[in-house]
Amino acid sequence: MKLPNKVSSLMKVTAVGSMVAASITTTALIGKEKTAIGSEKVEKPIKDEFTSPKEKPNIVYIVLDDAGFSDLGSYGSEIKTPNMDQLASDGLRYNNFHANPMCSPTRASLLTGRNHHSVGMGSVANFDLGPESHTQARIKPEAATSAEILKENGFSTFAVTKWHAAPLHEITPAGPFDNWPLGQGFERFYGFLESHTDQFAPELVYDNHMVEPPEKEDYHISVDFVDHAIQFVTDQVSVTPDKPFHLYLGFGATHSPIQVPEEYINMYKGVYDKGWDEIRKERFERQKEMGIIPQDTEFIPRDPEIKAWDSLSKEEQELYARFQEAYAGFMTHTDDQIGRFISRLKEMGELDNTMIVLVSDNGASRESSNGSISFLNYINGNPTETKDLIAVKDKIGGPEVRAAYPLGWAQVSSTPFKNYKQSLHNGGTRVPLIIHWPEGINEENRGEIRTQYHHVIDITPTVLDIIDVEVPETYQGIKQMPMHGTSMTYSFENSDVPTTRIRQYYSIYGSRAIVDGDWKAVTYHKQGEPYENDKWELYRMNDFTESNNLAEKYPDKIKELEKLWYEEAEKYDALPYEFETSQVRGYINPKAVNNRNQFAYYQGMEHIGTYAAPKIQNRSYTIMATIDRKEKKTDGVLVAHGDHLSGYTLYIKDDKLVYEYNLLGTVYKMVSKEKVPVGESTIQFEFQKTGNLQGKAFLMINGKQVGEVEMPKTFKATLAEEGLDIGRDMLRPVSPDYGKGKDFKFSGKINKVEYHLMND
Ligand SMILES: O=[N+]([O-])c1ccc(OS(=O)(=O)O)cc1
Repeated sequence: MKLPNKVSSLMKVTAVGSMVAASITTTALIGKEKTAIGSEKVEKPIKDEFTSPKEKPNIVYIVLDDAGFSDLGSYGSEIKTPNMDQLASDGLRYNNFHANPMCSPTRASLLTGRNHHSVGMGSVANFDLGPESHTQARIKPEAATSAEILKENGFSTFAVTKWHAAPLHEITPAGPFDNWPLGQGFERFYGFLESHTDQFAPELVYDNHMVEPPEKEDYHISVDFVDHAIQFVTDQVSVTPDKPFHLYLGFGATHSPIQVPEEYINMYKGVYDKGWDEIRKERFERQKEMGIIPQDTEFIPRDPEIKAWDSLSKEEQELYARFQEAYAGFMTHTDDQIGRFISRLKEMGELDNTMIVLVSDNGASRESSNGSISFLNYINGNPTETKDLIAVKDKIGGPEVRAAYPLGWAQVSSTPFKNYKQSLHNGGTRVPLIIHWPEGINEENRGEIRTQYHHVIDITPTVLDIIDVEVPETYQGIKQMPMHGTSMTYSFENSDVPTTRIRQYYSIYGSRAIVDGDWKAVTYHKQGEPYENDKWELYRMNDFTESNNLAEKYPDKIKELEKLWYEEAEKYDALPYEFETSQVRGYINPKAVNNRNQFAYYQGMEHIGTYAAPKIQNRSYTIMATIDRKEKKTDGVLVAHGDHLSGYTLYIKDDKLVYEYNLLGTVYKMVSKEKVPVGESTIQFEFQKTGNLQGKAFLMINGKQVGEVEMPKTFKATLAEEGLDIGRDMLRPVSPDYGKGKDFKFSGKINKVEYHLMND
């Protein structure tokens, strides 16, 4: 690639292994040192350690989660994001950049430069449909990641991020670890592995082991992430200053749970009282003024699923305004953290020589429809009623609930586009992209907007182009698939050069789309509906808001594009395209650690992710613990899965055995009629299924029944966000009644906790 300034002259290094030679030729020789190797003296050049520049720029990916196109100030928002806006004004902003419509597929494409089905990430990492499927919840070894390729080329590699690119049933303290960040080319990792986590009490992983969040009154994961990113970069720059680094910094923000320190929510008090209709119009006008959308863009009507703001009661308006105050505060808080990271790079003199790619992983989320206080409402198809939301209004944004904003605000985030995450209209895929690289982007181009159509598979090929590295033909002995993306570097200098990306297929949850030159065909598949009902729409690429459906006018074009979609889908392993989440949600890969009916866990085992725990849903089962209570005051948790919003726990308190099952607020509880004896005993919880998702539960001590409870409704899908603990209940307690001590750790001996699951 042709670069505007001094960096280009330093970047003539190609392919693995040539770094050493390159560093000798480009390094000032200020002296010679005699080094003894065996009996011979060898001359070794000495670098000027303070002045020799790196041969290659640092590469930083900053990924926002579920942020819509209009959510940053530099894309038209009223939300304050001064640090990201500064990156935009000192760099480039793209207005026709597309992600995949969901998280894991975007992350897989970002890291590999390949299409997501090809690398095995057909859907989110929640779904592992086995090695024959395009939906394996992992990145295949035939697609080395940017971290793997850059590491081979002399970069240090770190990830401080949400990962969501390993099967969730692999989130256990015993791995398997191949699909965790350290198995995918990152030398250091700090983050979480699922789709989201509590921002105040996250399930954290450091390298390859679970860790507990630091005990700090004002702990927040985004702050912790940037503290670690700063730590990793500081260590690297201090110790190996001539080595470039590749950092993947991906926030949990602004995915739900929307949780942020109160002062950030307060910053937006009153700002959203005017409602989603007005705010969407304001963002649209601002976008036109700043030129991020064309002057002739059509303003699309309100989504018919969303109520007019003026038709809402005062109480509803106050409720929904609070959601957006919290969302905006969450974004500003994230921006502050990004600012801290940028300042640190600047202080260390690393900012100019760092290429920062800032992107959102998909469009705005519609997953909570009416607003919710737990993602499990969505997963279990159980929307939260407005009255229940109003009851907790002042807690929205705080630690006690796990808020997700309602559709009205998602449409604001999507401004000016139609639809949301999981859809293939622009609202699902067209996301902010900022590229900041002072040494690589000419001063006269800075702050400009780029309109060329590009896709997330193009980022890693752009990086390889910049550092002049070829895609390896084999990686660790495995033949590599070619990159599917193409370099975007040509667009750095030119706003009016036509795009080099002509074609791109999309496919998620049965929805399909294809871009081909000037055309886009798209069909939205509503989950559960027959596929014959899916209607293809046809748009010109310059129809910014996809307002003018030309399907009827050009029936042949639609047929041609549908055929092309099949060809591309075949080429990139995206067939079959049919995908019903309700059918695959219960599937467990036969190789998964929890694809068993018998489990025996021992005291001291670390925390297990919720998707790797025994699947007790809709079946009979027993949990049996053999324990030893030394004395009457021996108490604590025997087993707990979940948190304060949902899950179950079995514990001993005040000499009694207690069981609680919390179904998103509906609690079934048993306290044993008899005391648990001092000394050894066998504790048993038994659930007898009596019908679909219902049953009767019993408590037993040494074979004697000591409690029973009817459980007329139980979880269908995921039963808890937080995972499973033996002998304690870490992070958020399932029961508010433990009453004492961190984790309510069992003070006696647990020989083992066994699960026996039935196939009824
Ligand atoms: O349906 N799911 O299981 C699901 C949906 C969305 C989702 O969100 S994402 O941001 O991680 O894509 C995670 C899981």
